[in-house]
Amino acid sequence: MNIEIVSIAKKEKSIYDPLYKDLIKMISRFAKVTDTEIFSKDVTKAHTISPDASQRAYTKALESHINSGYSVTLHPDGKLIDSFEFSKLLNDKMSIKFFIGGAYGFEDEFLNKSDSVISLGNITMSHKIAKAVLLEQIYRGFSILSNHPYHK
Ligand SMILES: C[S@@+](CC[C@H](N)C(=O)[O-])C[C@H]1O[C@@H](n2cnc3c(N)ncnc32)[C@H](O)[C@@H]1O
Repeated sequence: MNIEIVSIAKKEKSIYDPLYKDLIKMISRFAKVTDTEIFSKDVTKAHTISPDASQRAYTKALESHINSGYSVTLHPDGKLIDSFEFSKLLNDKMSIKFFIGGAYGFEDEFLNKSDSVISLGNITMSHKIAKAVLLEQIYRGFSILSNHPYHK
């Protein structure tokens, strides 16, 4: 199975990189994870204009990625799901893409194109923390599906 995480994020070193690396390695027995970070010139410019312009620029930057495979967009106001429901998203799929937004979140147009829009909890996290939580839930989800004791 192939999993791609596509984020609106600058390609720069982060203190979370070792955590991402460890979690991606743990997941590798179940699926190959690709971590794609996008921060186009349009996004940089839009951030100086307005939140709406920024959301539109995120849609433009991400829309070529949403056209193939099952798409799950992470959104604080999305459907609140527990780890068991999350594991079901991973079941019986060849490929799945997870989308993480930038500072201004997603516009409805992008959310409407997503197969699922989920919330990881009633708090707003930075995109970097959201990616760490997402990776841990992916590993937990596969552990649930395979009755691995990681999920007790
Ligand atoms: C700083 S947040 C954006 C906050 C923005 N005000 C909004 O309402 O979406 C950046 C990204 O992290 C992800 N994120 C943050 N908190 C989340 C949560 N509780 N559930 C799901 N995704 C979350 C989303 O993909 C979001 O677009």
